[in-house]
Amino acid sequence: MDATAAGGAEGTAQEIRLDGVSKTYADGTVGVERLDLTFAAGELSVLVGPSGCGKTTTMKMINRVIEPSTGRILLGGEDVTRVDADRLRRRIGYVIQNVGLFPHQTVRVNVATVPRLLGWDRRRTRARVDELLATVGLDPAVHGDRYPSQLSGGQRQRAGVARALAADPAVLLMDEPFSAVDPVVRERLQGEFLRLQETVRKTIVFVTHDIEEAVRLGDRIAVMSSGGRVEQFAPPAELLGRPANGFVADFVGADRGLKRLAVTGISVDDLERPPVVHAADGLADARASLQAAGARWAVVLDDDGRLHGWLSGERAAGPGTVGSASHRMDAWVPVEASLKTAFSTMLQHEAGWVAVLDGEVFLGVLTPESLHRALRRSVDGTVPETAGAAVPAR
Ligand SMILES: Nc1ncnc2c1ncn2[C@@H]1O[C@H](COP(=O)(O)OP(=O)(O)OP(=O)(O)O)[C@@H](O)[C@H]1O
Repeated sequence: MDATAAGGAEGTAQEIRLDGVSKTYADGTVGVERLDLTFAAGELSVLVGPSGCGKTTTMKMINRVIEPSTGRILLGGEDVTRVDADRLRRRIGYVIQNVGLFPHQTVRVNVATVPRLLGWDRRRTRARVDELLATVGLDPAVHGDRYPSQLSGGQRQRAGVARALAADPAVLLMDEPFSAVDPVVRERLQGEFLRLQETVRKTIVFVTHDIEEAVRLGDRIAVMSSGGRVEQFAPPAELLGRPANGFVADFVGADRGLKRLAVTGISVDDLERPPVVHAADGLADARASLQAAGARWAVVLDDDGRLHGWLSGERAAGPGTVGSASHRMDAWVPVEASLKTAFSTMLQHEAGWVAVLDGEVFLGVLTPESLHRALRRSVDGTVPETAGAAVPAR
């Protein structure tokens, strides 16, 4: 999905507030009981939890596909519990598993569903539909006139997202939207979707069974237990670093430390600063720097501060310049990367450290020790999360 082409994001995101909301089904089953939950405007909130805990009930009460038994739901401060349900649904995009595209309508007609209901004229609708298809990575000329059965699973899912966004809704509800496609396609769709959300910034409530998906996509995650009880509602790094109780700890998994690597950003305070020498320096000067620092290697920069490579103590012996004796340095990451990216870069290059760059400027290095320190500090809340949900490195 091409986020840069998204455009048309006039529908200001709105906060969703559930205020003492309960649902008791006709047979007496309590789906959700006295739920108080606020989904912040422009954030992607994920509902996770074991089967039957009330995730879908919670989500479907927001667009009143399921009517709450008690309580209020406020959309941008307006109580929508008693407004006309059909009109409410036109303000809310909805993406479900297996998409729910109308099989006997073309992709274009499907995507145009809500604009048509809202009475948009033909030209405006057509322009919006083509723009959105391009945004989600479908070529209007190729895919626009196809029927859903003539698309791949991933393409159908993209068409579903385009349809949900068509009338520029303030809110988007997504019920396991990527679970029907294979893991490789799912991961790609998730990445594309994150980039799209960077641009459109909708208030999204997203239901999934999959904690990995929740951690990857969510600005905040609500872990629910039976009866729609919210055990913890927190950003991924906090949920993984400080599970509120045993239920949450079990649900996020014993490998939560590893998962945390993916949602913890690099903090400049955690970087180590080995001696720095310049490519044009003489090796005698470099030897002196290494000796003064008691170090076995140094980072080599160009005159303009860009990373050139590194110099080992052994190669520093003899005459000549640093540039002629230095090693190439491929193990580097941008400062926006996650600790997971830093760690996997280190492993990929079989390096003992990775350089961290801000644009092209060298900031310092991460070693296994400093990485561990950074992860420990993130539990204390002193290390920032990666900036925004859509950092590609996640
Ligand atoms: N129409 C219904 N009538 C009676 N009980 C229902 C109905 N729909 C859902 N329930 C019950 O309400 C509870 C919550 O269901 P819900 O579908 O919200 O769970 P969920 O967390 O979305 O589950 P899953 O992950 O399996 O989709 C469950 O116990 C379910 O059996």
